[in-house]
Amino acid sequence: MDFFNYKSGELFAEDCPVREIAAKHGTPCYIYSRATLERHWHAFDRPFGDRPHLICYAVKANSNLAVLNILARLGSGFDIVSAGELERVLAAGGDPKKIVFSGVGKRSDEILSALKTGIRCFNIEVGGELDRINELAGELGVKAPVSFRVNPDVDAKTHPYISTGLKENKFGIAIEQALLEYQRAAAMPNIDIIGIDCHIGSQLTDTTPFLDALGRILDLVDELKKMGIALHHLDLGGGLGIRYRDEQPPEPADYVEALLNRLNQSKLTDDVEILLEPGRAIAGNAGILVTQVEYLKTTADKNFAIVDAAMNDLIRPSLYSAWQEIIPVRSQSSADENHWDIVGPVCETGDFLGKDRKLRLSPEDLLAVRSSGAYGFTMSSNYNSRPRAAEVMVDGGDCHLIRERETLAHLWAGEQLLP
Ligand SMILES: Cc1ncc(COP(=O)(O)O)c(C=O)c1O
Ligand SMILES: N[C@@H](CCCC[NH3+])C(=O)O
Repeated sequence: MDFFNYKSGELFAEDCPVREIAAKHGTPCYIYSRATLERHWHAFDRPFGDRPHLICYAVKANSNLAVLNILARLGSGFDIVSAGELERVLAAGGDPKKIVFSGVGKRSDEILSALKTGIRCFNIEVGGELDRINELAGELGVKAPVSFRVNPDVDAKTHPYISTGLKENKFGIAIEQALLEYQRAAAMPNIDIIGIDCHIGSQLTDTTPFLDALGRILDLVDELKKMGIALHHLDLGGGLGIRYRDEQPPEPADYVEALLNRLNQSKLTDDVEILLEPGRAIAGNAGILVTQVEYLKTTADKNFAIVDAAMNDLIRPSLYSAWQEIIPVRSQSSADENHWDIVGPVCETGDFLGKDRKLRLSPEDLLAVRSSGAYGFTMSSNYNSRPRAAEVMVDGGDCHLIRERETLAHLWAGEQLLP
């Protein structure tokens, strides 16, 4: 169910005309839907029923404070990967006791902030991080709650840049080394082992790799139990894919049910809490990017629609050759239908939002790039000294500006001329 719809040939985001939002806030502009974010979060939360669990939304997918606040109000937990994300979650009213901290390269200052905040858990990804956390916790006179992110060496069958659970990937502790690290942790004075974690990649469209990884993690949990290490939670990461084009990923409810079935066949007791870290599946299809056609350029070989959004606004097509649907904001047009490469103004040949799209286009038409709510704004940059886009949240018939378009002055804030 999409949050946007055509009414009398005009695209609406919930009950707000997209053309009016674009006129008010300018383009390019991200539009998100509160109801869709909430529905997607509940789709993960509800199937757990009474079983102890926590949905820790992966902040990197979309870290706008209003988005985080909407989820915090639902009682969401958060998966963070930096001190910046920690500050965002706290500023948005997130509960520190529901924050898990992932990431391969946590700096000492980031660990210290998280320890002082009293987060729920560090997901340790490298042996040296364990030593560092133990030392810093000792300096503060606290015990650090930890789990190890285990790399189960499972092929997630996704784009190689977003596969994280293979032994050649930089993420997590190799599964063969995990027992040793747990033993080391158990002997440390300032460490409190509370869980185990894995995350094998992003945009997975099949449950099999998740279940394979879970099987390996459960074997490890058994081994740990034999060693006298009991865990309070099992964090199965994020990674459930969404439909961009014709993918058919499982619904969150089916995915959670598959996990619960597998867990029920294991020796794991019901009191072990299950954590998930979905990002894309919550935010991806809760957002669109709206852009205006500036110029049309037709040559003997190609037709280019040059729009005002670029790879600095949405990098997924350039970075992963990702396909995202591009639809007109006004569905009726007298222009001829043609095949267009939708390209931005940035000085890179790889700057495109879509290739060979069949559309009826005229200059100043508005287009919407679908499925842009996750890894859209958060991966945007100021490349080519382009200010980052505005972000807007629709809530029924209300439309709220949740981040202003950056001003030109923002571009050199903090820079200094030589004396
Ligand atoms: C540790 C961790 N957790 C969760 C996520 C969220 O992944 P996704 O947006 O695919 O659900 C990621 C990103 O892949 C991640 O690296
Ligand atoms: N940024 C990626 C996903 C990376 C997930 C983070 N580990 C994407 O847009 O698909």
